[in-house]
Amino acid sequence: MTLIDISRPLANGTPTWPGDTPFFYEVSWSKEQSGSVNVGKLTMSIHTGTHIDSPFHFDNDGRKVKDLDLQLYVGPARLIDVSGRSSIGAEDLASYELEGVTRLLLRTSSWTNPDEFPSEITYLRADLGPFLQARGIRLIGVDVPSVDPLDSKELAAHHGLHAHDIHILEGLNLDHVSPGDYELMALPLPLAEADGSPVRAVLRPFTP
Ligand SMILES: Nc1ccccc1C(=O)C[C@H](N)C(=O)O
Ligand SMILES: [Zn+2]
Ligand SMILES: [Zn+2]
Repeated sequence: MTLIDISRPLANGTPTWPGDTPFFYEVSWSKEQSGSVNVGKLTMSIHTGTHIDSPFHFDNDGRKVKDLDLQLYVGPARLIDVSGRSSIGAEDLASYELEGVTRLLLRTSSWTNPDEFPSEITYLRADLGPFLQARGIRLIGVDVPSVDPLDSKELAAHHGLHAHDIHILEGLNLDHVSPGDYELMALPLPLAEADGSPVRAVLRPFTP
């Protein structure tokens, strides 16, 4: 069945965190130079585009990518629309049916111009950690660069989610996807010591 790409493109000029390493790709060794092949080289911040955070990103003693449970990044996921709010907490999700959901994707539609890094986004409140854990949710995905406000230093949502064993997927593009049930695939690269990883995130319409 057809895959729906929910990743943001990575190209020179892709917006990234102010002051962070921009995405840059070049052919560093051309076919003419090597005599056989074009060889590319890239530099980027891990938190550019669609990516997962590992706990080491915000906790020096936290798990790195090599320690993550891959199972969480593949499997049934529910996409819900929570747009039009400045932040999302437990009370905003109370009316949604989340029974049996392990992976929850939130469409906030608050990153309005994909060609620029946003100045304000819908962020998550820390009370989502216990709320989501109580419902059995293990992974949360958002369509913005962070689950916290962009200028946050405490990162209450990152810590609150992590404390309740909820994994974080950020920078999705959900504009073209309808709310509903899907199979999610968003595997991190085997970047052993890293604080996160870019992912190619796709959805497949879910047939139980
Ligand atoms: N790359 C950065 C540079 C500076 C300040 C924050 C970030 C972040 O990545 C924070 C965000 N919580 C993130 O996980 O994407
Ligand atoms: Zn991140
Ligand atoms: Zn993050």
